[in-house]
Amino acid sequence: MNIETILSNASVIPVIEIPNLDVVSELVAALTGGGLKVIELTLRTDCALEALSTMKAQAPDLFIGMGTILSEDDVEKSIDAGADFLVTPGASLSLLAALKSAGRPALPGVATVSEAITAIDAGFNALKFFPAEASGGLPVLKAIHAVMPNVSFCPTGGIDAKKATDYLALPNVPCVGGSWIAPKNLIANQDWNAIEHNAKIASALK
Ligand SMILES: O=C(O)C(=O)C[C@H](O)[C@H](O)COP(=O)(O)O
Repeated sequence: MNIETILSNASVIPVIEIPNLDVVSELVAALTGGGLKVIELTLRTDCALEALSTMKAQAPDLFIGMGTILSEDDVEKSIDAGADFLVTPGASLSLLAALKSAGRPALPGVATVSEAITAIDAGFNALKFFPAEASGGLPVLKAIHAVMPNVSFCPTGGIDAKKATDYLALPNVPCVGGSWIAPKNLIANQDWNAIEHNAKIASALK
């Protein structure tokens, strides 16, 4: 499985912060019930790695990426936990090398053309564009397409369902990421119906 195949299975990748393991089972049921095939967890809570393993056991066919990867140590821990792919918000040369040698599909984060060239040099053709809206959003991705038409981007950061449609209309955007499908407040309120509803809308986007 390569990153292009994973991205082609998802127009929207929900980026999810797991507060505790108690929510995992119903959260996965809501996301998969809404038709989503790919999700990303953030490595920002203590239980994130265990949550990933628990989710994979519950839903082996769900592609689960680990996001917020900042270091080689994060890469190793995420692979040990069973991450199907790895996502970083940005990248140093050493982090790019660690992603490459991990042998797991990866989506390094970039916010500028020079960062994109650095990631391409390291062997990556699918990149996360982060933070998408704050970095200039649609016009930036349109301009980048002109100079690197073979590179795909998953814009993430400040995107909602409405903006997602505009991004997905770009030729270099196979999918977008965002927290709006399963935001912290809906998870805290255990509002699984609302999350499943958001997931249905997200999985219907093209
Ligand atoms: O931790 C990461 O790796 C991230 O991707 C940071 C944010 O969680 C996402 O960018 C979602 O951002 P919002 O959709 O604007 O809430």
